[in-house]
Amino acid sequence: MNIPSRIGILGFLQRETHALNKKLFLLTAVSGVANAMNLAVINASVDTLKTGGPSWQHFLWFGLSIALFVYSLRYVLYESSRIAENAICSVRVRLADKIRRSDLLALETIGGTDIHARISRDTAAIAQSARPLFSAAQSAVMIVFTLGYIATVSPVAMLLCAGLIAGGAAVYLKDRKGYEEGLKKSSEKEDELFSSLTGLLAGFKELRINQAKSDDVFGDFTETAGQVRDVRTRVMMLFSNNIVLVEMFLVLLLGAIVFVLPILSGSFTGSATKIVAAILFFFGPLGNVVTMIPVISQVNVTIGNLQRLETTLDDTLAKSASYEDAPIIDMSAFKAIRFDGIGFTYLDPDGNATFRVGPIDCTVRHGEMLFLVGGNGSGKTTFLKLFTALYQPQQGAIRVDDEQIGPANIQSYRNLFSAIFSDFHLFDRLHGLRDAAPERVNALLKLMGISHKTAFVDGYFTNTRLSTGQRKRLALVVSYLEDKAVYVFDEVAADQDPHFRRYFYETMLPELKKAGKTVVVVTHDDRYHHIADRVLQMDYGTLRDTSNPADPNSTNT
Ligand SMILES: Nc1ncnc2c1ncn2[C@@H]1O[C@H](COP(=O)(O)OP(=O)(O)OP(=O)(O)O)[C@@H](O)[C@H]1O
Repeated sequence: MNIPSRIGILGFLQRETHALNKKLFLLTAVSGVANAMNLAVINASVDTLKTGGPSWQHFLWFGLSIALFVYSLRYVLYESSRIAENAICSVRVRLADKIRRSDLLALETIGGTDIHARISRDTAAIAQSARPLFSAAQSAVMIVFTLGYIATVSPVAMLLCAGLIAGGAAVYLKDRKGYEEGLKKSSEKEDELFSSLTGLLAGFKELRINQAKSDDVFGDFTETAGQVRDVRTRVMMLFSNNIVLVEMFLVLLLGAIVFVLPILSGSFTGSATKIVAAILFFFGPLGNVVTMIPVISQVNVTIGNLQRLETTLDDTLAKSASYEDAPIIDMSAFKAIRFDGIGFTYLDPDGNATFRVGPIDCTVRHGEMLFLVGGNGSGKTTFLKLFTALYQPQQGAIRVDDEQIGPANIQSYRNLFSAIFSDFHLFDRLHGLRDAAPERVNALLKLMGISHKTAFVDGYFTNTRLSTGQRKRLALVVSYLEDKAVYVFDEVAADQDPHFRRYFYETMLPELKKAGKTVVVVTHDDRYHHIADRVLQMDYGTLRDTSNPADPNSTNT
């Protein structure tokens, strides 16, 4: 696996948008300088109060520095927000694209929680930090120039200020590793919390009717929430200590200016007010810089998380990357799909085998209707995922006629199928079927007996809040409309009433066969086995053809 190189927020924004330009950095500096100028002009004007008050030049400089400050700060804040929003839009779209092109097994391994957390929570955190980051950069410039101004009044005072600020920075840098480790841990714990919340919502029904279960799950949630609180509190206490230190430095600084400098520098006394005003003036901006420090640390962790997810996706895409633009070939006129010694093993996170399918040798001929039977957990769905090339076999080969399926033609192969898996998702639109005639869709809804529950209007199904059986019927409508060469149904009839079940087996499936479609159906309905051309049995990952009495134990079907 490639190890992602570490980049900070500026590197991230530049990589995603290529929009960090000289003007942005220049105006960040200008707004800092203009703010410092405001102070210098005000102090100079105060100086004139003893001798008749400020001149029109003072007023002109004051107007100029304010105008510069407003223009540059507005530009910097607008532009940094725009760049950050572009950056997260770009990263979200790119990740979603990589996810849709990724391997099913890789996605199952990463897990939905991780993906959701990265694409929603982490990207939002990056976007929120960009504007304050530039604001803090502007404040930093302002502090530097204010120090410059102090130097013109009293070099000794400037050295004192710079020394104390450098001391504050050193305290932060010393603890930086600790912050980032703490924030990384907190991010991991937040992922656990997110996952726990997902369980709470997904398992709501089970929890609502079982108090003990509900208390247990809630107990876990509370414990994880407490762990997040503890980890974050520890890190934030470190930050708070540093903020207190910096604030204390500033007060010490003011004390030093008033009590110590008059002793060190005899000519200083008259300038005390100016220096004290300058220090008070950068109290706020210094606060900006200090509070930005934890945000930067947090964003570094977040960017690291995003990079890790992207690297994992890139690793799974690397094998097929060079075939991305391979043309889609129409394979629908195939004669047979052959499994030659296909083997696939699920591994646990430590790399130990947990379940093995195969080796499987079998042939599915064009226009055949196959039923796939077997006990729970025997490997039927895994077989279908291999058959539809959602999983890539670790051994053996799939052949369409004589052509072996590999990265160059796998998408063409997948295009052969319309599949309804038991955990199918219903979209409320007919994606990929924009030209479907509404009359045909509505006629199919009627045929499936769900036209009283939903209709197809303006490209949308008016209602997808249906019963489990009705949802499957709607999935069948969509599948029909896809008009593919091979249909794969994983226990579609399981939740249907006897009437529809009979219709499914005795009318729909034979009609599909008559239309020249190849159909593979996972079923537990023994009484309809006669509909199938062949019945394949899955047993602990091995496949045999029960319609072949001559060789009942053969895996060669
Ligand atoms: N994503 C996965 N990661 C690891 N193991 C898995 C995964 N999916 C399934 N398994 C395991 O593979 C085995 C076969 O599962 P599969 O879903 O293929 O069985 P099935 O015959 O379809 O079962 P059922 O009739 O209950 O739907 C099971 O032991 C299951 O635990």
